[in-house]
Amino acid sequence: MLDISSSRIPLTIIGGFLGSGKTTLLNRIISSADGRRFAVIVNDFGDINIDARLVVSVEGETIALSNGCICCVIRDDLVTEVQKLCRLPDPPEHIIIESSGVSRPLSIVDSFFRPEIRQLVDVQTIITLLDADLVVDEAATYADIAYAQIAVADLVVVNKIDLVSSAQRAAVRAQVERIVPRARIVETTFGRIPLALLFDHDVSAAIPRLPREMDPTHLHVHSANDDHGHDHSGDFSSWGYRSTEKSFSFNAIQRIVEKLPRGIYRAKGLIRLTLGNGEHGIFQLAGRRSSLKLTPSTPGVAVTTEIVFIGQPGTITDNDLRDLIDDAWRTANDPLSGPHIVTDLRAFQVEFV
Ligand SMILES: Nc1nc2c(ncn2[C@@H]2O[C@H](COP(=O)(O)OP(=O)(O)OP(=O)(O)O)[C@@H](O)[C@H]2O)c(=O)[nH]1
Repeated sequence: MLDISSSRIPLTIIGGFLGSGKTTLLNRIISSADGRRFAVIVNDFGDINIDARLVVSVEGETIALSNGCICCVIRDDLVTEVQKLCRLPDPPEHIIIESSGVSRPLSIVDSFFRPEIRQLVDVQTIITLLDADLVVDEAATYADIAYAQIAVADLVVVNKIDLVSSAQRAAVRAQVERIVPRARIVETTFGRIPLALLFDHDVSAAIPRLPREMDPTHLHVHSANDDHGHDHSGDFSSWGYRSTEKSFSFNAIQRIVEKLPRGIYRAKGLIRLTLGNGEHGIFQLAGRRSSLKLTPSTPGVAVTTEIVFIGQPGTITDNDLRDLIDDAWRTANDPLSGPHIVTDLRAFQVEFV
């Protein structure tokens, strides 16, 4: 009998709520690849795929799937891309999927049980990132998805522990253990986890857990009760902002952050700056925090400002968001609007309160 398990390409899914640190972990994995050839699929919920530009270059393929979530609206695209990768003359040794922050990993796994794909890939690990500073609030509108992401994890990475007290750290751990008692839990910052936990089966096997086939959570994958037909249009909305002409000051960016409504959970993008030294900014907002990382631009190539916002549906209209940003740009770039003091150009941080 043909042993399909040995010929299938191992696949890892990195999931976790908006801004929990998925791209940070993915970059760490790729940077420590040690010659291993990865193919990376990154999915952004909005119509601008920012993640593809934030992922460090990989020896192999990087595929960006945007304008929908791979667990529902663009599931077929995911399967097609993975099939193509598997059929390359020199296929990757490992496929890593970074799902969007609003994805349900179970539905992604389910895609790989389809007959046309199940002989090609082996879903080995589902990693769920958790922002320790953004404890899952049962009353929050996103709690349902955040729980679903934790519940299916083989490995829960409690990230951003630098931001919390030891008491909160213990509380988060206890909460995760309640939701998914069988999973491995690693607490860390900036996705620094032993990569052996992901790729070394001896190490993984040494940590007691139920075999996948016996695990009710995973059996559920095969059942009819899944998220087919579900999409996130009722749970989350995304908005995009693009400008090819405007350059933004730090002051303008700070004003945008201060004026954003609370229903915006996540924002990220590239911002053209008024700095004049050729650097642009990678802007990140996750929950209460935001930051701008200065990055050298390619000489002679003008940076387009592109920002994606994700939040509760109805939080703002496209026009109001554009007005909010343009107003902040206009007033904060006006030299008469007051001094703008930047103390640390390398680590611009503003609190979202
Ligand atoms: N303080 C702190 N910040 C972190 C840590 N890990 C990641 N970040 C920051 O959190 C922000 C979001 O990180 P990403 O890796 O982009 O998060 P993500 O889960 O890929 O985001 P989405 O794809 O939008 O859901 C970035 O500004 C990171 O630099 C950490 O351990 N501590």
